[in-house]
Amino acid sequence: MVKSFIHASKIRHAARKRKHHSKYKTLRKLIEENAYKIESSKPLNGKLFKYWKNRRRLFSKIDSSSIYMTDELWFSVTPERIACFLANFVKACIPNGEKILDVFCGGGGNTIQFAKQFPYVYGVDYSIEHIYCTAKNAQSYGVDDRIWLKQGSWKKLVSKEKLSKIKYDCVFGSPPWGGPEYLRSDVYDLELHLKPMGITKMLKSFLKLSPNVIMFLPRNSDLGQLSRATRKILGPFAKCKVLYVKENGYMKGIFCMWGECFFNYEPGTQGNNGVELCSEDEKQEKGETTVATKDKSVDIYDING
Ligand SMILES: C[S@@+](CC[C@H](N)C(=O)[O-])C[C@H]1O[C@@H](n2cnc3c(N)ncnc32)[C@H](O)[C@@H]1O
Repeated sequence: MVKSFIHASKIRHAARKRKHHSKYKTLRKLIEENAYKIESSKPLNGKLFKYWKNRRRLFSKIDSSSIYMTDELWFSVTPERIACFLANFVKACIPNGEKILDVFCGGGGNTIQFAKQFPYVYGVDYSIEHIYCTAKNAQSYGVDDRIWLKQGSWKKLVSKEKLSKIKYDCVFGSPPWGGPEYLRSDVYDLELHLKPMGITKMLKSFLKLSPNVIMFLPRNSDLGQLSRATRKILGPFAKCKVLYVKENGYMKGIFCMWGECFFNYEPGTQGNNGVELCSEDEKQEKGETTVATKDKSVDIYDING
């Protein structure tokens, strides 16, 4: 498709072909060792145990197919039902869309679900181990023929305009929140703690590639910062839609959406796949951290409402 991406079904071939490049050497080694393959029935120790207990929520095929995860991925993969909900949502909003870019593809949680809905899905991650995991997991889900992957740092790729040859219908990113410590303070500072850059720069970089942008951010994100970033880049009347997403009664994070196509979604057309979305009022009732905002550029949306 595009030369600089590796087709997920051909990682073995890519690793063999580019023999002398160090990252491909690593990739070849990972493939040879069948590294990071999870034995679903074998409990993980220490702090990963609680993630292992919920492993079927991350990948429903974890018992029946080969799933690959690094330690970091245990706490950063988007749970399958949430990723599936989002992919359905995007499909409902952009029914004729074809190309999705998943900026921090990790273990493929989102990439795989997008590939079930869209024919061309591009994944970027600076970890070659994670690129490998995404490719292997996509093979297990039978969607590797729709996925193209690229290893590299987002900052570099976007500044060198390495990705701009493709016209993406939507750019999605679940950036690193800085580990499970993101809940230590009541309000998550999106300029200071989001990696690899603050929300304003991140949004700007995503919008370079598509007018339709989605980010998966911490549930305690500072909505004021979100609003200011939106206005700074898109003007005083621009909006950002914010969806609070819960799974099994637990608030998992927020989807922040920019782009006209996301504002007129009809709830229920795709089903919500067991994922509950709730409004700011409900969030308060349930005693969750609330970020007060009177700012109209942030729109709280309740799909069940
Ligand atoms: C929260 S995880 C994404 C999880 C993914 N959505 C999934 O469901 O598997 C964040 C990912 O960003 C990658 N990452 C961190 N910094 C990066 C950077 N500067 N450029 C590209 N990728 C980066 C990490 O390697 C990690 O895989």
